[in-house]
Amino acid sequence: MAGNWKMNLNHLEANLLVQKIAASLNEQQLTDVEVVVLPSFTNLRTVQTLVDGDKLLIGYGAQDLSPHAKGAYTGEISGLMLAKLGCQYVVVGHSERRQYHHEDDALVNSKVKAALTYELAPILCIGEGLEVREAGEHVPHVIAQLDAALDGLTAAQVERVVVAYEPVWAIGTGKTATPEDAQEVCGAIRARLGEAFGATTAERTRILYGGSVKATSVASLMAQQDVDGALVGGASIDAEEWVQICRFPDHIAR
Ligand SMILES: O=C(CO)COP(=O)(O)O
Repeated sequence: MAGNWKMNLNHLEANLLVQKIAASLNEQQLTDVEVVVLPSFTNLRTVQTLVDGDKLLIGYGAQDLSPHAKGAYTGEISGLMLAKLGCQYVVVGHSERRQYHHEDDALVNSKVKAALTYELAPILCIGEGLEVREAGEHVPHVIAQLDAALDGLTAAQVERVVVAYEPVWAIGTGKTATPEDAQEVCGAIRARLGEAFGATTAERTRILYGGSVKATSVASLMAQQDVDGALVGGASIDAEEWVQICRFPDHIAR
């Protein structure tokens, strides 16, 4: 379960949220489900200090990185810097970056490679907009994004990538894809990984669904064969809601 905080929370609020999450989830729950938070850059040091200091079983990462290692790139943050802060993950190719910062498939591919260079697991976001969905072109659209983002990678590298299917029309809109919609595309992603990199790699690569995931919808999404986890935006900065989402196995058990 990965919580993308987006551009929310200052470092004091981040501190409080992580403490609330840690206090509400016991060791067993944090062992059964991998819980990761993805704060803004300015909160990473705070989260690192908490996680290290209290030996919390919570992972963390960033929401973007530069394709470059260092140099004259004002305003950019490199994978090297993120790795030094103990990040395990970094979001790459989020639709908000594709839309507002005009990131194209080639840049996303170079960011995936930069992340892997510094031992960060890229959370690669792909997904179609409403027009593509209404035209019935969502599967080929998403597969083309996947192919472009993974171009030039070995099977071993692909296994470290986490693929997140996030239909743009479901992000922040309250419109969750149905579990069947999510499965259709996540299944197609796994099939494509199998064709391109072999069955073992397809099996080992984690595929998440993202888009208006809430405590009430997470269990039915997680019940789908090819949905291995969720990438959650809005609901991940609400401590109670997020804790309920991370406790999804309890909902299933009930
Ligand atoms: O973009 C998302 C996660 O990366 C999803 O955001 P919401 O959960 O707010 O729809």
